[in-house]
Amino acid sequence: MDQVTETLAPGLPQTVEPRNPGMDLDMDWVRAVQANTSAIERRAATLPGRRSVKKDYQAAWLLKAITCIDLTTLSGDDTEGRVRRLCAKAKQPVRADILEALGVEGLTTGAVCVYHEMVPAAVAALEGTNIPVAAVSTGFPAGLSPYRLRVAEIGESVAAGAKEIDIVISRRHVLTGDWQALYDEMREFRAACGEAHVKAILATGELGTLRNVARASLVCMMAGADFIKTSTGKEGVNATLPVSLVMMRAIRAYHERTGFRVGYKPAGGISKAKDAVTYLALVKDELGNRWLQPDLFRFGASSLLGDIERQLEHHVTGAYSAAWRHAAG
Ligand SMILES: O=C[C@H](O)COP(=O)(O)O
Repeated sequence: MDQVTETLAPGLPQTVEPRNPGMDLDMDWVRAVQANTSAIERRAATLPGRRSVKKDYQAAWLLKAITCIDLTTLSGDDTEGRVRRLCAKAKQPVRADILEALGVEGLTTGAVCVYHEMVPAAVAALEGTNIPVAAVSTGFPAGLSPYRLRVAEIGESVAAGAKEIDIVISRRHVLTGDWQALYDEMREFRAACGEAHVKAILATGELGTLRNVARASLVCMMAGADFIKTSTGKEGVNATLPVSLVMMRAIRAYHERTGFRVGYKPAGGISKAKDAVTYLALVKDELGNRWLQPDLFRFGASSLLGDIERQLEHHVTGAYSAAWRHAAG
């Protein structure tokens, strides 16, 4: 197996990261955080067209992307039937003939992500697989329901079988600079998760500045977040490349300081295969190959899988469009 194929090989890593224990809130570190907005935006602007992916490796990147998808449905009209269909897709994300042509077996998405009420249906549909159920929680998406109910909601979803909990932070703590309140909230949310992994949704589109994004990222990691996630998918602006650069660099700084690897989850509006490849390439550049595994990287996405499946079909039939060749560099 050559290095690229090995890096991109689908499947779970041999070792799964231990949970992030967090650390005491270091206010000096939080206050010192900088984010040079124009430099970050300049760098982000170069990313989509810059990465050249050899044709032979395109399918490997796309298969890797699938293993990192939190396949999501978060709609008011969700039903158990829709969730069962979603879980069937998570178990077999790509048509059997395409997988056979690629010589791939056992491919699944990273997780299925649903509202609390849909957790039992998802757990039942995924029984016997290694695909975890993630539940959005704490009054998702705004996070403005009574505090004790937000904490209780986490416990309910864990009891129903969710192995991952995507909490939403209180944006006002960031906007008012109340880092202690954000830390305490995140700490309590994490404790309520028990053994379940916790992803902190920052709702970056509502945090005002990239500096706030950097500071909120650090505070949530200090309080024990196992993942930091950009968005609920319901904000006006969801995952972006500048925000991703800032969050990945915060993850890198936290790792350098503590030795713990925190995962990254861009979410909201990521629906094109070429965008998925851009994000994966950015993770590789900023954090390294270890983060290209589903225990440290996820896409929160409801419609990305469909486009990836179409591109894989083109790959196996040799029907590359001029647009795809152009987009892939
Ligand atoms: O966390 C996941 C997002 O809500 C999904 O957003 P999307 O529907 O724009 O892919």
